Amino acid sequence: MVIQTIITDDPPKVTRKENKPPVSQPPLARAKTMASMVRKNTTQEPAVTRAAVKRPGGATNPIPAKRPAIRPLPKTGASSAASSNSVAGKTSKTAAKAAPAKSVSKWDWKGRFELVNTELTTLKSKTKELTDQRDELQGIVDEFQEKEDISTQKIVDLEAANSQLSEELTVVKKDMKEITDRNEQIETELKETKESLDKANASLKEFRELCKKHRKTIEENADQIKDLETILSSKSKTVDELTERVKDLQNLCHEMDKDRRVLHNTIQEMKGNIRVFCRVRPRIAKESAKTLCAINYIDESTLEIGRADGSDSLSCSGKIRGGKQEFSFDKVFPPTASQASVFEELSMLVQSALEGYNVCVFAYGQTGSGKTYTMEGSNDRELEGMIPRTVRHIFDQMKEFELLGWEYKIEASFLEIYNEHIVDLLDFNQKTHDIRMVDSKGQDLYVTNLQVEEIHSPEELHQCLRIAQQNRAVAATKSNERSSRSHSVARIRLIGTHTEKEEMCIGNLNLVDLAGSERLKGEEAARTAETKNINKSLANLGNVILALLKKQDHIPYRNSKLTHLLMPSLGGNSKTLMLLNISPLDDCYNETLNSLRFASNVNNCKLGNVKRTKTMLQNPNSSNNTSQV
Ligand SMILES: Nc1ncnc2c1ncn2[C@@H]1O[C@H](COP(=O)(O)OP(=O)(O)OP(=O)(O)O)[C@@H](O)[C@H]1O
Repeated sequence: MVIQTIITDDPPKVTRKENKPPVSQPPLARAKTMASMVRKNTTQEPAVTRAAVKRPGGATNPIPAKRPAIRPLPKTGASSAASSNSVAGKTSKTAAKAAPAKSVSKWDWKGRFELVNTELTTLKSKTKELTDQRDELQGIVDEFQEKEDISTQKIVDLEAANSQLSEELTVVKKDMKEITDRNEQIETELKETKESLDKANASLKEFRELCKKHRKTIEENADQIKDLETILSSKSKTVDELTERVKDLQNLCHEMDKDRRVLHNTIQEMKGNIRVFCRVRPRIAKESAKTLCAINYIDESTLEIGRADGSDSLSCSGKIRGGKQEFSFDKVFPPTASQASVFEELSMLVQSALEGYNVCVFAYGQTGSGKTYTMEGSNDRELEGMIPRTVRHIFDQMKEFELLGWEYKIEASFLEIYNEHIVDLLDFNQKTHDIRMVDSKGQDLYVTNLQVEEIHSPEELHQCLRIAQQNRAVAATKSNERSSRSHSVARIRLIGTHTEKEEMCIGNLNLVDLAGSERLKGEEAARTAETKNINKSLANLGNVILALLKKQDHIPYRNSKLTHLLMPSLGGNSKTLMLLNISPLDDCYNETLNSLRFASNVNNCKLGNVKRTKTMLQNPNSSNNTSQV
């Protein structure tokens, strides 16, 4: 503690005393001065040490002004304390020694020497004492220095730690911010969730109420169901009874349908298996200037015809009545007759085809007499010809037959016989076509390479008809007037199946628009193979019909392509309708008369009973199943 006081107390005084000359001072004063010198030495060294403490890295840390230069000395050990005490003790001894010094006279050199010597001894011991003290202090200073170094290192470490902690703090702050943000977000979500939950709870409440209501309704319905089940069981009993009854009625219907077919056929047979209708076309606009024949329509089936001027009175087979010839047919249609009225008569035969009979309808007559008009007509629904009406009728009838358990498949093909060659009107790729028998036993025939279309609607068949008409028109441009020089045949095959009764009926319907029947004159006729073929085929058609009429053993079907092709539809298992078309023009009178005579002959041909094809349903494609009934 004494040392500290020495060092820190008033150092500037010590400095001032140093500057004064020591000689003039009294001994006491000098002793004081020596003490001050000791203090000076003691204070100077630490002052330098403390002035600046070099930090590691060269930085100088100034010591704060308020901080004491040297802190109170820790009592490091007994030695240092002892030494301190000893310094203090010695100092006080020296002072004690100095106090009893006697004043020496100037002349007492010995006394003065002793005195100086004593002072010197004292000073020496004091110097030694101070040196020891300095060494001690140096040790303390070194110790402090070491401690300061350690502290400095600690400060550096702490600063590094501080910097690291600052960084960590930044990270922590960042994390904290994120957490805060997330927390806010979660809080928002939580709020939303709470709202949703509230809504859900409200909905749940409503739903529960609804459930309650529904449960009540279900209970009510369950009661109703029970009642209904009771009713149902009684009704199902009734249904079973009715089903049985329906079955019986269906059987009855089937039997009645059979009877009806037989009766229908009987009526057709009574009307004649070969029938001839005569249709007189009206004078068309471009013929307005031309003279008409004199035609009287006696009744529904008889007409008489003569030249306009009454000059012709010859008769071949018809009766002569005032210069006119009379012809009778199954039906005569005057120029005013509509397409519908003609079809009304024809529809009976279409019905027969649906019931499994073969039917053949010929439109016969000279060129321009109205054959194509009758068979095809025009696009106007009112003016539709026999072919489109037949198709419509078939589809109408099919629906009724379906009620009786019949299902129908319809196949159609369109061909033309020109110059004794068959041309496919649905496929104009100039393939060769032959007529072949389906098998060696039956009479059924087919044409090779002929395109056969399955028809599912009237529209599909109309489409086929349009294609056939177009192809015929293309051929007509290649060969002048070809349409009137070829036979056009529309073939419709109707395949009916009754699955339950295992029955099948197949009917073929041939609708033929024949080539013009007019006879070409002289050399022209002899020259062209075309004319020869037409004449041949038409004549052969007449021969076949006559042979049938006379019930000849041999019927010359194969003498022409037309009769060969129509063989199954001419004769035993068929119904034939000859639709004679005549022109009302006086210019055409001779040809009209020829046609009337030809048709009149056909009308007289009575075929034997027609037999229907009825098949047991084993294999629809095999004709071996066919039996005559
Ligand atoms: N019943 C009728 N009512 C109105 N016009 C008719 C009737 N019959 C025929 N015609 C008209 O007479 C003309 C000749 O008829 P269509 O072409 O049918 O004769 P076609 O005998 O078929 O002749 P082609 O042998 O040359 O084919 C046509 O313009 C047709 O419209």
